[in-house]
Amino acid sequence: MYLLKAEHSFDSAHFLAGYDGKCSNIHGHRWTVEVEIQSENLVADGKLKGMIVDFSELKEDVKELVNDLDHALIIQKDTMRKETLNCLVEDGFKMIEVDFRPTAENFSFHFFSEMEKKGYDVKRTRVYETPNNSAVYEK
Ligand SMILES: Nc1nc2c(c(=O)[nH]1)N=C([C@H](O)[C@H](O)COP(=O)(O)OP(=O)(O)OP(=O)(O)O)CN2
Ligand SMILES: [Zn+2]
Repeated sequence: MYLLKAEHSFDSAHFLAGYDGKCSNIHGHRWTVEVEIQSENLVADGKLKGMIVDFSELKEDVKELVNDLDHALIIQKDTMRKETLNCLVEDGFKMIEVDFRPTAENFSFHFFSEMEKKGYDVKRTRVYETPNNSAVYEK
């Protein structure tokens, strides 16, 4: 089995609603996202000969997903008062509502399924919340 890996990072803020501790407050991370795809075979002919896919294509697809979440406040739906959310939006802040608690584990599943939607055979995704802490989703 051949494996190919691409990584990209994004800087954003979040909080964990219902968390007992400092992470219930708004704080930021530089999240690093690693995506590994797999294939039994390589392209046989042409300009992609000997590759699963061009690194640049894989990198661009990871970057596109990651950039959607960059420099934003990422919140789980319904964990902030509508009035507060509206004020932040009206004041021009980039707010992203997700339907999951924004943990490293849930982000790893999010990127896994989004890359599958793009047609990749994904082996695993890993999301670093800090250089020492990461979560993996794999099948
Ligand atoms: N299993 C998980 N546990 C925690 C997650 C998570 O995504 N999955 N997330 C958090 C918070 O987001 C928090 O920001 C991380 O906190 P912490 O480990 O304390 O990170 P710090 O770098 O701030 O640690 P210090 O040792 O205080 O520097 C919490 N848990
Ligand atoms: Zn955090």
